Amino acid sequence: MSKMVPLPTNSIIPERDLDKIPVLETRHLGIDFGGLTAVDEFNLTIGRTEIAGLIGPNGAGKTTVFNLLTKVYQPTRGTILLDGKETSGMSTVQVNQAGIARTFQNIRLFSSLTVEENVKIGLHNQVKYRTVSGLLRLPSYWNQEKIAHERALELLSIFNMEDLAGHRAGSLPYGAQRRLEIVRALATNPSLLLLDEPAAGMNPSETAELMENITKIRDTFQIAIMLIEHDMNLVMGICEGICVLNYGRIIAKGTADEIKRNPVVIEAYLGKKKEG
Ligand SMILES: Nc1ncnc2c1ncn2[C@@H]1O[C@H](COP(=O)(O)OP(=O)(O)OP(=O)(O)O)[C@@H](O)[C@H]1O
Repeated sequence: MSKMVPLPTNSIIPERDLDKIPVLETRHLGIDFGGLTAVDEFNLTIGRTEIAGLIGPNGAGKTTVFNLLTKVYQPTRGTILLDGKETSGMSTVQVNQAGIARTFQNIRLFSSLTVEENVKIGLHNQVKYRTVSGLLRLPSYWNQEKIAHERALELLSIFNMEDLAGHRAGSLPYGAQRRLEIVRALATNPSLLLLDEPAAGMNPSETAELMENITKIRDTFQIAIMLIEHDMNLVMGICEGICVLNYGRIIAKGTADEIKRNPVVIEAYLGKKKEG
């Protein structure tokens, strides 16, 4: 067993967010699968415009945390507060409407639909068609449709993808599909965007561009972003607060500099040094 370094009690929320209600707060969050405790005592606070990182070795419980936050899994214990309000009892759809959007480790697009249609699926919880006006194709329907079209193009322009609006999503190169997933998640107008390994499969120049774009998204939309990522250059380069999980428990929280120097983190990643 390694010697535990006491967790810092100070907050890692950026100073500019300290006077606002945190976008997310989890208290004693945990989940068991049968006899396996996948996540335990997960306590984390994320500021309204923070870019936060969740890192840890394979199987540490990172995706399970995202599944808990988005209600794919119901927690065994603990609470989740979104904008100061508990999300217990909410479904995945309700939690999305309340402000949490996510992307997945494996791309989940509607590959036979166009790029624009994929974004419009995200917009659907924003632009509400009345069933009757939609069925009868009344003027109000076309008005909503025009708004959705313009908004979809505006969102695609974040990644300079407007020209691809009519292309089939499945025909896009891999990196573009990952970007489209982010756009679709953004279309649901989240206050917290969860990105599960956004740089997976990207080449170094795509990753560098992604880093710029994640920061741009935060600046433009003034939202919080939490990302799971194995690419340490990306994590250390753009995350303000970093939380490290190991065997389902937080072993460290801090800034990039603090995390890089933390012996417990180094050991979790690099393995225990030989005694003597
Ligand atoms: N639905 C489930 N049923 C049983 N066990 C599960 C379930 N979901 C996750 N687990 C277990 O919980 C643990 C954490 O898995 P998780 O996928 O969250 O890890 P991770 O940190 O995201 O890993 P990676 O970096 O490899 O994606 C693993 O032991 C996994 O097998």
